[in-house]
Amino acid sequence: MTQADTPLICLPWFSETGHVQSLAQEIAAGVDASGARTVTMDVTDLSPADWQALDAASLIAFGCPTYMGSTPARYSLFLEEAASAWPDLRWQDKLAAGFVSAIHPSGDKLSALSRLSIYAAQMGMIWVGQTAIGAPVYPDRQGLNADGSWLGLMATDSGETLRPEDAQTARHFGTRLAQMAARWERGSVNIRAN
Ligand SMILES: Cc1cc2nc3c(=O)[nH]c(=O)nc-3n(C[C@H](O)[C@H](O)[C@H](O)COP(=O)(O)O)c2cc1C
Repeated sequence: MTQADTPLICLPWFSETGHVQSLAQEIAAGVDASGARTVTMDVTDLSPADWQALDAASLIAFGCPTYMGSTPARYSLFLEEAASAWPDLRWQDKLAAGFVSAIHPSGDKLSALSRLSIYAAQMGMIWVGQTAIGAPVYPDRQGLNADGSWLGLMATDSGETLRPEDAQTARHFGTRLAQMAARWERGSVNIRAN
């Protein structure tokens, strides 16, 4: 696979105190280990190259903290800026995924992920969920997907650093995203070839 054929995964994030930024870095590590390319980007400081990467991406994983049970205003601003791609469906048939954190175990993170998945649907994107099954279903997988979230990746903010189990789950999620992007790109090639 050449560099041009290698799926590109973009991770546009917003983070005030670093948890979501760390999550993005762990997801990117999982993606990179699986052979895809990543661009992580702070939505408060997007360059023209970042916007070009978003337009070129096979998969966009949206990441932000949960604020008052939804996406932060600053992230919503990014989503609305990116909605300039909506009228001509420029992001149609890209894959999409979401990762969020909150300070409470629930914290209404599901609401933030729902908002991101509905946004992706409006953009014509195909949502990729979480597949990691951890304990108590598999007792030897303590900490993996500890929140039991399948719409997307959830992490719980327990202080200054990312919890090790959240970092582990984020890397696993990155692997899943890389595999899905590679599979999606192969499918596209087959469709074009036929
Ligand atoms: C304005 C504001 C609203 C928040 N609302 C929620 C919330 O609804 N539920 C929750 O559990 N945590 C809430 N939090 C906590 C953040 O979601 C949490 O600390 C998150 O991990 C911060 O991510 P970051 O370190 O990437 O900035 C809120 C924080 C702020 C500043």
